[in-house]
Amino acid sequence: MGQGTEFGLVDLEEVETPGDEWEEIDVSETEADRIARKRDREFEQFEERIKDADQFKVEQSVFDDATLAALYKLVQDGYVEAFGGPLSTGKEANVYHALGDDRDVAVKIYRINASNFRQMRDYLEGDPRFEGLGGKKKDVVLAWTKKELANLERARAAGVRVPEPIATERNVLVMEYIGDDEGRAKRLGEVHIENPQTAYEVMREYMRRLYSAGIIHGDLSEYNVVFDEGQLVIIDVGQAVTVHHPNSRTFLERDCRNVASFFSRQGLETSEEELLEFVTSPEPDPSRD
Ligand SMILES: Nc1ncnc2c1ncn2[C@@H]1O[C@H](COP(=O)(O)OP(=O)(O)OP(=O)(O)O)[C@@H](O)[C@H]1O
Repeated sequence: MGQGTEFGLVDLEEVETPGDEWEEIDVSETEADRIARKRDREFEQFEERIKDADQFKVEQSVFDDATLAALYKLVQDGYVEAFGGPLSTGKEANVYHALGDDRDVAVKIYRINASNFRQMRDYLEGDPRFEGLGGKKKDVVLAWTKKELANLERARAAGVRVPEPIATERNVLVMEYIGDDEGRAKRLGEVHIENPQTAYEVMREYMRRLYSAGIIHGDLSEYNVVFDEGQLVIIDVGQAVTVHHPNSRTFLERDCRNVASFFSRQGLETSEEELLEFVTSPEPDPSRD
């Protein structure tokens, strides 16, 4: 378990135990009423504990009642057992370290009131998985959360190392925690790379696999790639678009520009054009010689 953040501040098991006061419930209530009241009461206790917990005070606005209900559901379903501290507080989401069923997890909570939801809406355009999505803020953010899970699944199926997606509930995504006892894994831009040539080759192969699987990251740079046990892991695939997106080519070119520029600064001879050529050329078929 990571020691960078502490667990146990919100001991979620405690909220599940109804107190003696449950005996006092009006006997004229039906069993269904009684169960519903018990559930409401447990949820209220959960809400109070979450609101009081230090690690959630950083950004109260994330936790509207519906978000708390989503967190509660994830707890009830066994995906989260205890929350640790924030790993990141960003523009559109906060990411928390948490304890899952049998391992550490990262819990990404998107803001329903994301200030850039129009931009989010634009990124969903042309995506056949989200056809017919209206312009309502809430619907856009919920679709976005599902999109991140779907993109993680697709990337994994294509052989790209990304955090394993575990569950989504409304605007909350639970995924594999990438890090160790020292804390979250370091970004590419935060470490000294011993062998930039190998890192570049892995990176461009990941980009080609994503492209072959019909997705383009759209925000790829040294900030969204981390090092975990000697492996590169691509994160933040929420904004990744399918090749059907009207601006997919522009996004791909920008990704190639960012990645090529980073590795050029590491001393490699590469360029946006060369990387683009590699990423968009089909993988050689090993069965054909
Ligand atoms: N699965 C994970 N395991 C460990 N840390 C993670 C994980 N996902 C995200 N993080 C941490 O949280 C940070 C923000 O995550 P991410 O980029 O997905 O969110 P974001 O809100 O889009 O961020 P930004 O606004 O900075 O782009 C990452 O840079 C990383 O440090």
